[in-house]
Amino acid sequence: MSKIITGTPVTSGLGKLFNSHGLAKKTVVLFDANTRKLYGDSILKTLDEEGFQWVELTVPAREASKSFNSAYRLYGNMIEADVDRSWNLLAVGGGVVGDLGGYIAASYYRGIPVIQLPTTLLAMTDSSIGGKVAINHPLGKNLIGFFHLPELVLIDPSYLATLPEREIYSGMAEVVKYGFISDRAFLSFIDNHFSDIIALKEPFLTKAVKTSASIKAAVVKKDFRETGGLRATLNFGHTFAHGLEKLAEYRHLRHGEAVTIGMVCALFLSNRLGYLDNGSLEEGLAILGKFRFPRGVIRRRFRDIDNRLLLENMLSDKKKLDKKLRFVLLKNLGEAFLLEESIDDEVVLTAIERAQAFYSALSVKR
Ligand SMILES: NC(=O)c1ccc[n+]([C@@H]2O[C@H](COP(=O)([O-])OP(=O)(O)OC[C@H]3O[C@@H](n4cnc5c(N)ncnc54)[C@H](O)[C@@H]3O)[C@@H](O)[C@H]2O)c1
Ligand SMILES: O=C(O)C(=O)C[C@@H](O)[C@H](O)[C@H](O)COP(=O)(O)O
Ligand SMILES: [Zn+2]
Repeated sequence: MSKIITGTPVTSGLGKLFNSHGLAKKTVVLFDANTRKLYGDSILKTLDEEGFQWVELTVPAREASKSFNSAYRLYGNMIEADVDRSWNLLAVGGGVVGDLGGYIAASYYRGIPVIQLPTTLLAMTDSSIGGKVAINHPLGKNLIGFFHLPELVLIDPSYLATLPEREIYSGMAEVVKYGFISDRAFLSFIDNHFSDIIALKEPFLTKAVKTSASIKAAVVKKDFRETGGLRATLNFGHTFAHGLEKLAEYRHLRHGEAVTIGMVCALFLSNRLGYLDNGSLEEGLAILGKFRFPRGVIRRRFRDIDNRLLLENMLSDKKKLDKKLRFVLLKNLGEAFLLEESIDDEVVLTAIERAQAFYSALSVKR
């Protein structure tokens, strides 16, 4: 498994960290336009001071950068800069930079080490850990990729100070996910301190980040390649979410927003199939009802969508077998499982409808 280091600051002393993990001080630093602007100069200065040889690369700050075109351009830049197998790649950013950087590192020269330096809440708690790296295909999310574990994950929550509130909520979706799938007590902690975590208050923020990262690492350690059904539980809400992201052309909905909506659908589905009792459903919905979205997003990107169209767009999910979707469900708050049998389309459509009605009722209340 990768070594995960959490603290403030983790970026000074990079040279020592690289040395102690057997990594050469020759690194391709990948940013997106925002992380380059906010943190590029200070990170590159540190690399200079610590005697690194580096090449810097930047991609636009958007989901569309997780594409074959971006990767192709970056391969060219690396070949031109004579990056060889003695180099590694340091990904500085959110899940987009982490997934793209990991994808490039896994494929360039048949593989060079990757170091993740996550700068969003989502990346610190989820995407930087566990080695799923991918680009999107117009026909589906994350369809082309590898399992390529990072050598190091450097989590420094102080980077979150500049993160817009929309992105904090987006990351919070994956944090809540860990409570739903594996830790009832953590779910109560999140529920009790929801606004503290959103406001990045300590010690709540660090507890949320550390607990999330350790749940993810523990799951990945037991089922790295998602073969045993356990890692699939990290996909709770994601079958719906990836369909919604595709329908939103990977532009109008943040990943975590889609996951929030997807978890609402998955709670209704778990309840409809008799796995989750009504009290737990209500409790789960109350937590998910706390998430804020920019005005109009829920209506345009979920409530107004024909549920059959959403179901069609969910069919590129990688958990499907023999063209049949498989869903991650809850049998309790804090306990998820992958249902091996397929579910009748009408049942899934009803769960989506109930989720749409839930959001309509919520908008009336607000
Ligand atoms: N590999 C995995 O296991 C995994 C897990 C979850 C999500 N993902 C993927 O992660 C991606 C979403 O990641 P994300 O939510 O981090 O989005 P993102 O990478 O697009 O970052 C969100 C926005 O925040 C900006 N940003 C980043 N750090 C900042 C900072 N410190 N201050 C200010 N702005 C900052 C970015 O430039 C961007 O505009 C999706 O593609 C999703 O599929 C992968
Ligand atoms: O690490 C995992 O496994 C996850 O499922 C984490 C998810 O939060 C993440 O969005 C992941 O990229 C989805 O994986 P995919 O295999 O459905 O593309
Ligand atoms: Zn996710």
